[in-house]
Amino acid sequence: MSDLISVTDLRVDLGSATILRGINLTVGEGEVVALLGANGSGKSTLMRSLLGLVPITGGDARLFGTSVRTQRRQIPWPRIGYVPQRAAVGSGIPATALEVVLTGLLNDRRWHVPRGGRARGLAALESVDLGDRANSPLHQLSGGQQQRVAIARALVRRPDLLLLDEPMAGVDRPTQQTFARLLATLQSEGITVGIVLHELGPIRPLIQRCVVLRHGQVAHDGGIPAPAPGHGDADHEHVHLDHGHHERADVHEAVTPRSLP
Ligand SMILES: Nc1ncnc2c1ncn2[C@@H]1O[C@H](COP(=O)(O)OP(=O)(O)OP(=O)(O)O)[C@@H](O)[C@H]1O
Repeated sequence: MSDLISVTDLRVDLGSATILRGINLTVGEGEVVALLGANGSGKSTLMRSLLGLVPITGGDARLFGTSVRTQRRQIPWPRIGYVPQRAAVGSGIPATALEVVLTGLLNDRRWHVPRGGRARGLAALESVDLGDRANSPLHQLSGGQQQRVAIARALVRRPDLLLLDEPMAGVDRPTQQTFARLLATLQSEGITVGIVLHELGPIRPLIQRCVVLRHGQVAHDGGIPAPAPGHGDADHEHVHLDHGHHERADVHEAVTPRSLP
């Protein structure tokens, strides 16, 4: 199994703040990895640095064996699908769901949808249960539906590596179930997936590996971390001050649903 992602002593500074430091991580072909951690722990920044969207200050990240830092133009971007955090989807776009999906087939060298692209776009929308909304203007879709359009836009590339930043944030349980079925399909097809999450929810059975960030560093890399004893109590106060239990607290925050159904 070759490494599709390889991160070595990664450091990212934004403004005067060090956001990530000492990150070492490899993700092999076909792995599905959940990236968890408290708000502000650096999950999105890590994903964005892998994609060259925020500058790397120290160390390196390699995608498909190619350095994001020094060989950015050589990275096979068409093999990578990315779904940004929901806020970045943009509901003001004057385009239909299908048109938005088809932009996933364009890049700085290809400005036209390739032959067969439309069928691929429709298939991608079908895979997120939105085949019947292909011609709907994006702004007429709900937030959760727009999120699925963003996923279809990444899938239309038929990526080998799919990076998703909180794809289940703010979506209802049926939509989460749709996403879980999709993830199971991608997993069976051997696609490598990195997924930022706050809660595992219905995809829990599909996840074998979790990476938990805490204050910009890897606090855990392994199986699903167990919640700390007592954390399931209804009256438990989910605020943890600096009393030596940071790691467990953050791990708990990462894996426990904020609102149970
Ligand atoms: N462009 C920026 N300039 C300065 N600081 C930034 C910038 N982007 C993010 N940060 C800071 O980096 C830290 C990590 O942010 P990031 O969005 O990566 O966290 P996260 O773990 O994804 O959080 P959340 O779960 O809330 O999405 C935060 O303290 C944030 O304020």
